[in-house]
Parts: sequence; C-alpha cells; structure tokens
Amino acid sequence: MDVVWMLPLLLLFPLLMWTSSTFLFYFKKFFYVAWMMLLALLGIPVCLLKSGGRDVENMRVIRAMVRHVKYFFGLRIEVSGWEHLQTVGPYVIISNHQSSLDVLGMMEILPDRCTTIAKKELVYAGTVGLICWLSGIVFINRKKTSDAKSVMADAAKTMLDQQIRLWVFPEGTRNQNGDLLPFKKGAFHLAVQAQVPIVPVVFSSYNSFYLRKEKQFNSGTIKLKILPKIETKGMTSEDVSSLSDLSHSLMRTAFLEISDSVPQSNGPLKH
Ligand SMILES: CCCCCCCC/C=C\CCCCCCCC(=O)SCCNC(=O)CCNC(=O)[C@H](O)C(C)(C)COP(=O)(O)OP(=O)(O)OC[C@H]1O[C@@H](n2cnc3c(N)ncnc32)[C@H](O)[C@@H]1OP(=O)(O)O
Ligand SMILES: CCCCCCCCCCCCCC(=O)OC[C@@H](O)COP(=O)(O)O
Repeated sequence: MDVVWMLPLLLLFPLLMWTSSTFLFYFKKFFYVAWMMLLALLGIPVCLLKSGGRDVENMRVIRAMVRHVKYFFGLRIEVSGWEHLQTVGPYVIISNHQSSLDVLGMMEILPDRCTTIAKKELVYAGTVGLICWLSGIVFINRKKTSDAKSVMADAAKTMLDQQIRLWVFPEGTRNQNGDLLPFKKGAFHLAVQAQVPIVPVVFSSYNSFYLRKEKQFNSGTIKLKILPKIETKGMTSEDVSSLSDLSHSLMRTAFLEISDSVPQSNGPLKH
C-alpha cells in the first residue's frame, strides 16, 4: 500500500484505541491497580509513623486515602441505613463481593476499628499486601478449612479483647452472576463465638456499569444499603445455619431491590 494512505490510518489508530470501550476497560483496570499500589506505597510510611507496626488503627489511613478514587471512574456511591452502623462495640459486617472495586464502597462506610478477612494471596500483592497486613487484615487459607477455622476462632477472641470489628465476605469469592452465591459459614461462627451482632451490608449489582466478560467499565452508581443488625446473644453453633439462611434471604431481597438493571444474560434464570 502507498505510504500516503498509511499515514491517516496511523493517525486514526490511537484515536480508535482511545474511544474503544475495550481499551478503556483495560486502561481503567490497569490504572486502578497502579493507583492503589502507589497510594499504598505512600500510605505505608504514614502507618509506620502513626503506630509503628500492625495495628487496626492504620485502617484510617487507607480509608482516608481511598475516598477520592471513585471520582476517577465517575462512580457515585449512595449509602442508606447509616444508623445501623451506630452500634457500640464489636460486630461482624457481612457483604456481597463483586469485584476489587468493592474496596471503594467499603472505605465509604468503614467504621472505626474495623478490619477485614481476606484470602492469604492478597498479602503478596506488593505494597497493597503490605498495607493490608499493617492494617490488621486477617488472612485465611481458603483451601485449608481447618486452618481457616482456627484463624477465625482466634479472630473472635481478638475482636473482644481489642474491641475490633470485622468485615467478612461470606460468599468467599468474587461473584458477578447477578445474584448472591450461597454463604460460607465462617462469618456466622465468628459472630456466634464472639456473641456479637451481625450488620449486613449490600452492594447493588455492578452489572449496570461494569461487565467483566463484555469488557465494559463505564461510569455509574453503586448503592450501598446497610441493614438492621442481627443479634446473636445466646446463640450456639446449632444456630449457625439458620442465622446464615436468614442473613442470606435478607441480603438477597435487598440486593434485588436496589439493583435496577440486571441484564437478562447475567440475571437469574427466567423460564
Ligand atoms: C493507602 C491506600 C492503599 C490502597 C490499598 C487498598 C487496600 C484495601 C484494603 C482493604 C480492603 C481489603 C479488601 C479485601 C477483600 C478480600 C476479600 C476476600 O479475600 S474474599 C475471600 C476470603 N474470604 C472468605 O473466604 C470469607 C470467609 N470464609 C469463610 O468464612 C469460610 O467459611 C471458611 C474459609 C472458614 C471455610 O470455608 P469452606 O469452603 O470450608 O466452607 P464452609 O461450608 O463455610 O465450612 C465447612 C464446615 O466448617 C464449618 N465451619 C466454618 N467455620 C467454622 C468455624 N469458625 N468454627 C467451627 N466450624 C466452622 C462449617 O459450619 C461447615 O460445616 P457444616 O457443613 O456446617 O457441618
Ligand atoms: C499484583 C496484584 C496487585 C493487586 C492490587 C490490587 C489493588 C486493589 C486493591 C483491592 C484489594 C481487593 C482484593 C480483592 O478483591 O480480592 C479478591 C478476593 O476477594 C476474591 O478473590 P477470588 O475471586 O476468590 O480469587
């Protein structure tokens, strides 16, 4: 082909790339990870200066540093039910888990002295892993249930001794199927062992702005609904299953109610 014809094509190419939504999808995801890594790098010395090591108080640093990130992606976060977090002392927060973007909503409402339970692989995520460790995040090995259970039993004690709140994702993994996965039991054993209330938090479906398979990442709104706490005083391990079922049904109802545009392909099966 003549070189003269190639020139406009060459000029057009970056423009096409820029406007292509697939390109934007990857670019935004890359930017998200890179920016979080950079924030963590800046946050680590702040944490070390403030508390000298691993301490749940470092969560304040993450919370303060992450709040602006939503603006880069044009995400609005609408919170309802604030009053349900106004509970004195320790409690277990449970929420659905769709993507690493959940961190944005989480930092919007994270109460004081609240850390989280995460898969142990996260500790290897460079600066992000280090700041998570510094903030008292409890790491569990999901492949070894017995280890995970004993780590969580220790966490139940630490919660009471140090007046700590814990955020758990009871689905146990990320999920964007337009519904909630069945819940794992750990969060409920934890709450019952510590005899503390459970505060369910529901993130609306991201399918209206973020589609992993279709490589779409647009601006949009995340609704966060904080539900009334569920008391566990007097409950024993016998009650764990019914507690889990109750939480699941309350959260599923709230999820479907606040998620307005779940595409059919990803939504619950319709016959
Ligand atoms: C400066 C700025 C810098 C920016 C940087 C940003 C930093 C960001 C900061 C901060 C945000 C961090 C965000 C992190 C997000 C990460 C999220 C994740 O990683 S999600 C994956 C890990 N989470 C979980 O997996 C949930 C907890 N999992 C559980 O609770 C499970 O139950 C688990 C692992 C304990 C066991 O899972 P099983 O797959 O074996 O399944 P099961 O059915 O639950 O348990 C099997 C049997 O064991 C019993 N069991 C479970 N736990 C028990 C317990 N504690 N005590 C006694 N029995 C227990 C159960 O009752 C069940 O027995 P029966 O079937 O009922 O007879
Ligand atoms: C080299 C890796 C760099 C990672 C940088 C990540 C920057 C964003 C910080 C968000 C941390 C949130 C982590 C997260 O959301 O982990 C996913 C797990 O919950 C569930 O994982 P899986 O679907 O079960 O594998």
